Amino acid sequence: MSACVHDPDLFTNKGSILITGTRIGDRNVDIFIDETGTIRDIGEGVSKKCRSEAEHQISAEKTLAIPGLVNAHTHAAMTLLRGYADDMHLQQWLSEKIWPLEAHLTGEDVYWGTKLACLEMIRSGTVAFNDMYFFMEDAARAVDESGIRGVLCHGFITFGLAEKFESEVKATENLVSHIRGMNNPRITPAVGPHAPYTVPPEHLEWCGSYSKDEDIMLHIHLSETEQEVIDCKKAHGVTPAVLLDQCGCLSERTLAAHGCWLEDEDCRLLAERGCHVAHNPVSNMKLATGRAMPYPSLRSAGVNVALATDGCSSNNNLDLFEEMKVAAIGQKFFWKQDTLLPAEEALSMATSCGAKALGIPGGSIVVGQAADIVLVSLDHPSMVPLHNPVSNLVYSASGCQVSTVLCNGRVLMYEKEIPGETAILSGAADAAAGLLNRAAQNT
Ligand SMILES: C[C@H]1O[C@@H](n2cnc3c(N)ncnc32)[C@H](O)[C@@H]1O
Ligand SMILES: [Zn+2]
Repeated sequence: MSACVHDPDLFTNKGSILITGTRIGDRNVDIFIDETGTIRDIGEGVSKKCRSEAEHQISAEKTLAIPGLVNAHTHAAMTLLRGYADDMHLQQWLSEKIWPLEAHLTGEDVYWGTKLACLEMIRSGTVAFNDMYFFMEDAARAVDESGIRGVLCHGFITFGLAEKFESEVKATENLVSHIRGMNNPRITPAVGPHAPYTVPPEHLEWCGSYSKDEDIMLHIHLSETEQEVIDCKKAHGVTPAVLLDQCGCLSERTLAAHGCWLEDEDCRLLAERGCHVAHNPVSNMKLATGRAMPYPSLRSAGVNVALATDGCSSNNNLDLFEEMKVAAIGQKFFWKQDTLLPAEEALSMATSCGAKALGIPGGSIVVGQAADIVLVSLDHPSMVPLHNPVSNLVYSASGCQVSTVLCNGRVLMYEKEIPGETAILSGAADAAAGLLNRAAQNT
């Protein structure tokens, strides 16, 4: 039995793990995880049998155990663009700064950017994410190495061009077969039409039927800005949500990001189709979308709403603790309802609702569930006193209080140590510098 930072077995951990002395809510508990990464026992001083059986022990006094957080919409490798273009109008930001720079991206850039994103997510307690970007085989390699879960799609953008459609279909099909070939249960493929304003109806139709035929998620940006809705109504006579429905893109496999300008009818439609929505309050505020996602309407319609950061170029970090707080206070502020989105709901959005949306295990700490567990240090001013643990987590803590992270029963961070961190930081910084260099020389 070992629990030392210098014990390399703790990070590779083949074998069972006993976490002792942590707490879940108001209960002091030990948690026993078997060698398959499944939670086998939770209780006050778990049985003697677990104690003798456990191959590793993690003493977790003065920590709170919470389910690993789930980031339901991001562009992970955009960590490389952190701080590159801020304080701009959304369409101008995309078309004048982001897309021109992204044209110079390489697979190696995406690999390093995604490595950096996974590192940042692990540090702040996130164990799963839903990603849309480019060179996704390279992103998959980074996720595989990181130990967290990823649902990955190629950002499918055609602007109505036939030759672009052909290459985007090929990129999507290649990614799906590549990920299936990896045979890593932590990584699943999806189809990712970028938005109704970059993918026309006939190409959306292909995405909708591909998602159905392959039984994979469909990940899309939806009703992010008022202009998008105005333009869609002008061009097609319906809202973007109704357009997606007409194209066969709304189902229980669909995750729509943003939804700031969804109308009440749209919310009911999304509920009827069983769709999931990812709320990105920090990105929405920074890009001044002008309206908060209509959480009251989505909630009363019964839509599953998860939480997300969006990419690091519009956030500019991947800290879901920060996102929980902004979601909880932002909704109250915008809709002038002081009881809206209480702390408990914000935590569920970032855990169980995210796991449900992505169709992955996790989202709760219960026997029989995969061990996606985050230990948050209570030995910090922001966690004292502990009148209400969930209140402290949502309104007071930040990702910096996360000390230990497990995904699928594997230890990814132990008392703030993550193996290989230095190499990732320098690899990503070099990739970002190289990208800007190539863009400056236009190569
Ligand atoms: C997958 C594609 O989505 C772009 N992207 C990043 N953030 C947003 C946003 N808030 N809205 C629309 N597109 C976005 C990426 O820059 C990439 O081009
Ligand atoms: Zn996005």
